Amino acid sequence: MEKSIVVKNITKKYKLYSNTKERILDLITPKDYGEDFYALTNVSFEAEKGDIIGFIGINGSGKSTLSNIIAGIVPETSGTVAVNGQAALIAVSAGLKADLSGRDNIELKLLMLGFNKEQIKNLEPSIIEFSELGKFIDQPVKSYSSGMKSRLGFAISVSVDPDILIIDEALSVGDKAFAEKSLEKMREFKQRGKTMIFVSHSIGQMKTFCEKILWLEFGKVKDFGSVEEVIPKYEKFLKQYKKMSKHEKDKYREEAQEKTTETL
Ligand SMILES: Nc1ncnc2c1ncn2[C@@H]1O[C@H](COP(=O)(O)OP(=O)(O)OP(=O)(O)O)[C@@H](O)[C@H]1O
Repeated sequence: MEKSIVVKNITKKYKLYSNTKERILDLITPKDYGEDFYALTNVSFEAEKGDIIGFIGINGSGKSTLSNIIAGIVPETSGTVAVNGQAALIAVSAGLKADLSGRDNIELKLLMLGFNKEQIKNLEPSIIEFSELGKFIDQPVKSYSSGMKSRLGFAISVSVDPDILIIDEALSVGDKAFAEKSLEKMREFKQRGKTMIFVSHSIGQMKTFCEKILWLEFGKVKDFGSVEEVIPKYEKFLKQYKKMSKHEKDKYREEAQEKTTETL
């Protein structure tokens, strides 16, 4: 089987500063300021061409960070990511310029991807039609609702026909009809053997759409396997987690983070 994504020991460290002064001092002086925060620790997984993988995990577990790293939008701190082909990320407002109109955003994105003027002219009407933005297409993106931004992002990304499609929560905003239309498009991609990564809090969508699941917890891989194998374990965990008090949840997180620090 041909590999399409190989993620090896990815770690993403963010610096958390308590104020702007600390941030500036960290930049301009040799001394270390701020607190290290690991959004991802030693994450590894592989996707075969044509795999449809769902990323699951409670809030803040690192799903978006990993999606952004695979899409080449955010750099990893250490580790390696090999992507076979062109990856496109669809997330609410991902890569959209707020001051530009929807139409200018389409043109800019396509230009950046190497399309020529003629190709852009041919693609533009179908993107606008898919986005259902109507006359809003000439309004600045900053005036769009999150659903509208998501529709525009989705319409652009699917029309450029990427090899790897990463959809981060983009279907959870906006209306049901558009989500259904988008799922239809994704089914078409699935039939054409494209690799897809799907980030969603909807277990129902995961079950109907994905084949494999990567379960992240506080930046680490908790499990990776088939939907049938991983989803029941996650559902069981969620049931217990939801019953925890705030104090218990904080303790659970702290213990997990302590373990992470020990492994670094
Ligand atoms: N630019 C940043 N600077 C500092 N911390 C960050 C940054 N981006 C993300 N984080 C932190 O990294 C952790 C992982 O965030 P991420 O958005 O990847 O999680 P997620 O699983 O997608 O969460 P959600 O389900 O809430 O969307 C979070 O604790 C978040 O606060």
